[in-house]
Amino acid sequence: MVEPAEHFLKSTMSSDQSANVELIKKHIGEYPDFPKKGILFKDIFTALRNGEVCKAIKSVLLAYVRENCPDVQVIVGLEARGFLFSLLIAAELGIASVPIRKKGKLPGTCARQEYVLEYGTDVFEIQQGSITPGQKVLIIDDLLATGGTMTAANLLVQQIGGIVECNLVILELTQLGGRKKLEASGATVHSFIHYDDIE
Ligand SMILES: O=P(O)(O)OC[C@H]1O[C@H](OP(=O)(O)OP(=O)(O)O)[C@H](O)[C@@H]1O
Ligand SMILES: Nc1ncnc2[nH]cnc12
Repeated sequence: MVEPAEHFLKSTMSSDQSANVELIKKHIGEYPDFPKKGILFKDIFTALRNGEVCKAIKSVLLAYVRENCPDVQVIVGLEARGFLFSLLIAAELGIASVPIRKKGKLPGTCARQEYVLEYGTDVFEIQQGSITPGQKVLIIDDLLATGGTMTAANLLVQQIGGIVECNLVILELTQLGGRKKLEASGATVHSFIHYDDIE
């Protein structure tokens, strides 16, 4: 079963934005046993094949950021799907866009953080100097599952002096506990669509 995140629907979402979320939800792809047996992979790229969905995603993200985190100065996008949305928001708001990438992909001196996700382990990096100490940051990705990825991103931003104001994802797999993990470390996270039936 798929439902828009209720807290967002009830408190801040207009009927236009509810319709946008419904449209996005209908177009998310599902791939069983990818990338490993037992994983039901939720694919945002499938949804992006539809131009109306692209517009809907842009609209809901911007409406949310404008209303809930109007003071952010840097949008940090997480490799790979977070990149699709970080520049979209940054360009519209006229603020900085900074990547966090898998190890070995970014030039210059980087801060580094290992993490565990639903189907493996990885290492994230951020470039030293990409955020000015004290800047307010929004971290964006396509999906929250175990929260390993987003937690590592929070640690990296903090390591180089950024202040994480907000974590934003389009999809959340609630059974995997990512929200609890993030909230336990004092972070807040917002999602637009949550799936409650994925073990
Ligand atoms: O909450 P978690 O359990 O940490 O998982 C969430 C992460 O998993 C996926 O990325 P993936 O690591 O597959 O990387 P990719 O986008 O580079 O393919 C997804 O895009 C999130 O970044
Ligand atoms: N089930 C899933 N679908 C898409 N991305 C993911 N990242 C971690 N788990 C995932």
